[in-house]
Amino acid sequence: MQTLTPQVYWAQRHEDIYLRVELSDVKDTEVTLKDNILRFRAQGHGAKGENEYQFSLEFLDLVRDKPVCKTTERQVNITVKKVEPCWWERLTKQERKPLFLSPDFDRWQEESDAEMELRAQEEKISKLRVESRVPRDPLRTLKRGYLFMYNLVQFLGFSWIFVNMTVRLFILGQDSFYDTFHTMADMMYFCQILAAAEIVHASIGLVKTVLIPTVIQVLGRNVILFVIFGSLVDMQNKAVVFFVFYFWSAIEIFRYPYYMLSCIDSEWKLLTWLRYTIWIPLYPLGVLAEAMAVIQSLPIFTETGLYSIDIPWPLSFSISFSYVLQIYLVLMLLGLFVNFRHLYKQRRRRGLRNKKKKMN
Ligand SMILES: CCCCCCCCCCCCC[C@@H](O)CC(=O)SCCNC(=O)CCNC(=O)[C@H](O)C(C)(C)COP(=O)(O)OP(=O)(O)OC[C@H]1O[C@@H](n2cnc3c(N)ncnc32)[C@H](O)[C@@H]1OP(=O)(O)O
Repeated sequence: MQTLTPQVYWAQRHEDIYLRVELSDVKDTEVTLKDNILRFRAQGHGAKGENEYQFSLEFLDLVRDKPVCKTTERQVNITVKKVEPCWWERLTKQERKPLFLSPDFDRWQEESDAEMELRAQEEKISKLRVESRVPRDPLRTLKRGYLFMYNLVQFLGFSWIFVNMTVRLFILGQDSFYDTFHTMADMMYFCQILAAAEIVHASIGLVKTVLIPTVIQVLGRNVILFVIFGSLVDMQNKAVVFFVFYFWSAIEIFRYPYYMLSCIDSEWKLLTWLRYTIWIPLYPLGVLAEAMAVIQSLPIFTETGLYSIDIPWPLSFSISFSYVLQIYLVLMLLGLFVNFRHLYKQRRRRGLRNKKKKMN
């Protein structure tokens, strides 16, 4: 029987090295770590069939002498602790990567990703420490109960809108676009008026959120709902209402249940991912639909003179509200930028950054 080298995959964190030896049905495993050199020998089934396989690796930096070795039917996993928690630029002392060694993409992380994970863990630990030291807010249960109910009501409201619009779309097709306002406006008024409470929540510190993005979100939507759709009957039967309402409700049916779970210290990973991912297409689409609504309303405001501003004598002229709305269109772009950045940061805070796979 010849002695061969198995395929070995590796990945690292700041404190550990993970090695995965691609051998199945392993017997007589011997793993030793001495003078910073790991030696592996085992009988098993690898790329060249049933054989004895072995390899050795001299690590780039100091590691602890006691590797943890776990054998499964399909592979051998070895975890080695680094002496100094830091990021290594490569695994081995020799600069040339041994041929049998490859990155383990199932566990692979770039340094910045690992740092983020580490920071999230540290944040969690320090939060737990602070929570155990700081006396509990006596109103905590009441506040959480209120927030839970608030989120539940919003969730039910937006779900009603979303489900109704979807069912109507399937039954009536494009015809459902044109009476969206008449069928959904009451519920949308209710949800959006109630959403003003989110500005209050942010201002009094009831939720850990930043005030500006919340104000932009709530006021931005209410301008569209009340000023553009609510006060212009001619806008109410336009297809654009469908798209605005659909994009708004599509995000909220994930956002509010996410908040509900956070009120009871619970998390559902898929829901967290949806809450912090689905805005990426929905936000620009929502703003685009809102901008279309504003643009379509411009000639109506010019024609009707509604909300036009009269400048008194001696100037004696009036400014059409459509000019104000043109400035508002620019503000919308700014608002989009501010909120997009904010949501991107929130997404990163939860470790949901897109992972780039890069070879070492
Ligand atoms: C006339 C003046 C006009 C001025 C405005 C002019 C500009 C107009 C610009 C218009 C742009 C708006 C366009 C928009 O309307 C279009 C759309 O909505 S399209 C559909 C897609 N939309 C979205 O995806 C946005 C959805 N909205 C949001 O995400 C939020 O409203 C936002 C404020 C943008 C961000 O939320 P937040 O800062 O709160 O972030 P988090 O969700 O991560 O929450 C932070 C922590 O707070 C806890 N939290 C927050 N709210 C609650 C709650 N209700 N109950 C319980 N807990 C809550 C949350 O759990 C987080 O805590 P932790 O970090 O511990 O998890």
